[in-house]
Amino acid sequence: MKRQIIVGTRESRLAMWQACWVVERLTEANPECSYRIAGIRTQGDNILDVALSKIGDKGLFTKELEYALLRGQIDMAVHSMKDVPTELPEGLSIGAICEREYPGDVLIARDGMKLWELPTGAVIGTSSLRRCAQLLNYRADFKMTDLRGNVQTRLKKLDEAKFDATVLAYAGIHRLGLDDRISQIIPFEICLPAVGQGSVGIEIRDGDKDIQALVGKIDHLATRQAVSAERAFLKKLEGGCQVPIGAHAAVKDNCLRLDGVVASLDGKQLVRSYLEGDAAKAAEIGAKLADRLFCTGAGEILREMRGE
Ligand SMILES: NCc1[nH]cc(CCC(=O)O)c1CC(=O)O
Repeated sequence: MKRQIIVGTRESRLAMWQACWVVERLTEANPECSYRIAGIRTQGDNILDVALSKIGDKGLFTKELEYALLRGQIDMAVHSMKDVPTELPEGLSIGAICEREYPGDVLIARDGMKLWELPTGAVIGTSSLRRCAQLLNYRADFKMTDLRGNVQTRLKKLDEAKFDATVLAYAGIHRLGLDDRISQIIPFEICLPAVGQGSVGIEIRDGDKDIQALVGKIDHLATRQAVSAERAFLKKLEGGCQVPIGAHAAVKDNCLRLDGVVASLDGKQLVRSYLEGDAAKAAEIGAKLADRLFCTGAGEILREMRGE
């Protein structure tokens, strides 16, 4: 009898796609086991009417999966790394990060318009503070409006002409086979992605050697280094408040380049820089870039947001 491994995930179509994708890779790498996907509803899936940024709770999309993992109901949890808080609960860790999809954001606009073609005062639907701030920095005339729900819901609202455009992660659109909806790949110069965007991680119980061995085989070093730099950057900057922060790291020939941004909500203040270094020191590069931004204006933005 093959050992059956239970893989936990959220129930959204995108989460299910990602879990199936992980199971395909696990099956190829470890054919001696069989795998079953268990869908678990998370708090974040139930809250559809309030902007997530207003709730401000971390781990909305991960907590229920983590409880199931700690109780032994599942053997691993598959997450979009961008939904995983920088601090994990005691007893859990990220066992593997799979090779990343293109991490950037895309514009989905009516009539296929590009950012520069959108009319003055165009209404953009997004609930992401990060997208909001960077787009307003690019075009102060944009009117930003809240838009929540899974990818399909957001596209439906765009089709109902509730606004002119929305911004989503390329990875999610691509995985759901919706590439034909993309109006423009938004350049990193205009909008840096969320930390971890486009990458899928597998959370496991600390010290679970069997499961660590299984998932270790589908880990992707360059992606893990890039995401580790981005997460170290975020961890150093966040002080328990919701701030527009973006980051993107890429590794080439063991050299890592990390770009990071911190902005005010209205996009009027925006501090951005980058650092390069040895990919083996990913976390150090992340913390160092955070320090640099902090000293060159991000500190003020953060203090203002905390109302100090
Ligand atoms: N916050 C929801 C979420 N979490 C992960 C993705 C996309 C997939 C990914 O980044 O890996 C999305 C949707 C979006 O922001 O467009």
